[in-house]
Amino acid sequence: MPCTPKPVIGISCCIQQVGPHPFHMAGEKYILAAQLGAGGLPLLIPSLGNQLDNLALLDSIDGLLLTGSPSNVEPHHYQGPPSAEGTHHDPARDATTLPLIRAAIERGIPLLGICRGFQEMNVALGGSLHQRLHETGLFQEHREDKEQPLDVQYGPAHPVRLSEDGLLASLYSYRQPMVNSLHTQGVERLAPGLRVEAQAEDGLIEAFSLPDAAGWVLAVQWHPEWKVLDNPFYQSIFTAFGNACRAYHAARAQRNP
Ligand SMILES: N[C@@H](CCC(=O)NCCCC(=O)O)C(=O)O
Repeated sequence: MPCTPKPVIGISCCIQQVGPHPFHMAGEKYILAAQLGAGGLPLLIPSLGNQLDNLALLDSIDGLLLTGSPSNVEPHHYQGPPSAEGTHHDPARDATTLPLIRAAIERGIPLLGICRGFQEMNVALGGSLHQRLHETGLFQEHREDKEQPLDVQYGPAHPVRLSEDGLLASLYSYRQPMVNSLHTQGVERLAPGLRVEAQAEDGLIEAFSLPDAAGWVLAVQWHPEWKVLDNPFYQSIFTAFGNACRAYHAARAQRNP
């Protein structure tokens, strides 16, 4: 029986210091979700900034998964005020993902952004971020309680309302699914061309798509990678992403037999 070729899913990495050495890392939950939830072949993308050959990389992948991270996008990328002292940044990741997002969209490569990945997609396309949602007085608490066990931190935190006739609504029949919530930052100004796909009860944008893109594009503020196989809503997102990656892979194979 011929085996079905798996689409290659590029996964963004963060730089983290382990002892004296910088390591390029992606959380296992993202790697497993790309493999098991989307049915792809995970490929970690190092955060090499302009030293990364974007063209060669994009020739080799069928989808791009932008991971969450404790670090924040540096505010100069969206003309925001300087971050509070002690804010964790990852300039090498910014220098890698921001151009990669624009280039992947231009090529029609399927894109799924999660949490930091959602935020960096908005910034890459010209939007801006609230740096500390809890200090705006506009929103409910969106941060996790770090004292709790992981299953509680990643457990259902609040509902989101899916936009009528949107991409997310086409994937899942229930209009107000519960999601987890583990973030301090959030969308302030939505980038031009992005369509709101879901909002929290306080009005915060929780998901967006890019309807005029050549490829499948979706980003979510929550973490659908968490125990993806156990949650039908989260699984529906990774199934749709995987299907888009498979379709891109088939078209790429036809172009370069
Ligand atoms: N730093 C941003 C984004 C939050 C985020 O992506 N958290 C995930 C951390 C764990 C992981 O790597 O999955 C913010 O706080 O808004």
